[in-house]
Amino acid sequence: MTVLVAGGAGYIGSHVCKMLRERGYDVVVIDNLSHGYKSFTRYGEFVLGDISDENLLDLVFKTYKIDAVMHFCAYIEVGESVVDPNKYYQNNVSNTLTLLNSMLKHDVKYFIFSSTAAVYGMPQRIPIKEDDPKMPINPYGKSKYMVEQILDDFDRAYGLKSIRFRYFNAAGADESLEIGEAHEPETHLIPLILDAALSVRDSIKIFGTDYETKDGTCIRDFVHVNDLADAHIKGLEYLISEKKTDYFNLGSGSGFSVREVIEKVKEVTNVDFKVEEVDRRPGDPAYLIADNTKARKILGWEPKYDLEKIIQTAWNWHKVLRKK
Ligand SMILES: NC(=O)c1ccc[n+]([C@@H]2O[C@H](COP(=O)([O-])OP(=O)(O)OC[C@H]3O[C@@H](n4cnc5c(N)ncnc54)[C@H](O)[C@@H]3O)[C@@H](O)[C@H]2O)c1
Ligand SMILES: O=c1ccn([C@@H]2O[C@H](COP(=O)(O)OP(=O)(O)O[C@H]3O[C@H](CO)[C@H](O)[C@H](O)[C@H]3O)[C@@H](O)[C@H]2O)c(=O)[nH]1
Repeated sequence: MTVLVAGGAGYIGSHVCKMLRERGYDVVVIDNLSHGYKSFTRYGEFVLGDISDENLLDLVFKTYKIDAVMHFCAYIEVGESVVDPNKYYQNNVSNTLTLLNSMLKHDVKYFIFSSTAAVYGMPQRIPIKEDDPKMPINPYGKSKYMVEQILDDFDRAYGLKSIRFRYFNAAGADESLEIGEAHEPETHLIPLILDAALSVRDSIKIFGTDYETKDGTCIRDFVHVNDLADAHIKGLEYLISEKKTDYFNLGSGSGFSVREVIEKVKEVTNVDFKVEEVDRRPGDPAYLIADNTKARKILGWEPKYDLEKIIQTAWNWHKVLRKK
């Protein structure tokens, strides 16, 4: 079975490619390397190019016998999406449509989509269940929810079967140290704390200490990237056996405050560093915690990494990354 991984040179996509190979799937990656790395594409065939390029997609679907597509391509910075929404709707929605159309043209009917907890916006209850209201509050989250809705229509009209996974806070790295989180620019909490531990940054700034949470800082649900990868393979098996469109939260089900994460990094790395308290970042919900019962029950998914292991694997990788 051959899987086309769009965006497979990026953080999450590369971990999925590695696990697909380990479990016996053939992998073809398409990535324009706008935010990915050639060195992350070692787990299959690599096609350099953009998913907006219909001719290239035609060639890929003709050259390789693709059975399913996993789609990780997107712009992912919430703040930038507010300033330049066109960039986000173009890449995350319009280019996704081009990819979906190419699939239909070549009769490929299984699709796995990277969605996000950002589709829920400011959640009304915690933990968040899949059927809770979807009210994204920025163009990034809206672009992902638009694709989710398109996928329902494409199932009804064309029989395209899809799974959308709503990731909570992806973190950690593969233990091989071949791949890991290397966003440029980096906006995510754990790699930024690790930069402070390595003195790449002077400090870590806590965005807001006056939330209605136990220590005043935001609570997030961190999920290891290899647990996400495992869910993708379970999702693919489910799509093929059940032929059913569905959607799942992917989070650990546990929440940790920003302060707790900083303390855990200090403990794991055995390094002390400066912590600054600054104003809230606009648009951050106080709590984001997944109810992951559905993925556990239906897919038999069982996240294996706790926060300490997530930070340990991220730290091992981050030391390699910053030495380069
Ligand atoms: N990182 C997270 O915490 C997180 C959380 C929720 C959802 N997601 C979603 O997961 C997916 C992967 O995220 P990531 O952190 O691995 O991001 P990433 O930027 O590391 O990976 C995205 C990859 O897609 C490629 N790409 C982007 N647009 C492309 C295009 N038009 N044509 C070809 N290649 C293109 C980039 O070069 C990059 O390699 C994204 O869709 C993101 O929205 C990520
Ligand atoms: O330097 C920093 C960076 C972050 N934070 C805080 O740490 C928490 C986590 O922030 P991240 O930017 O790491 O992650 P988010 O929860 O904002 O968002 C991430 O997860 C979401 C889903 O939960 C979306 O998918 C989004 O794309 C992805 O960036 C937030 O409370 C944020 O305010 C800080 O205090 N200091």
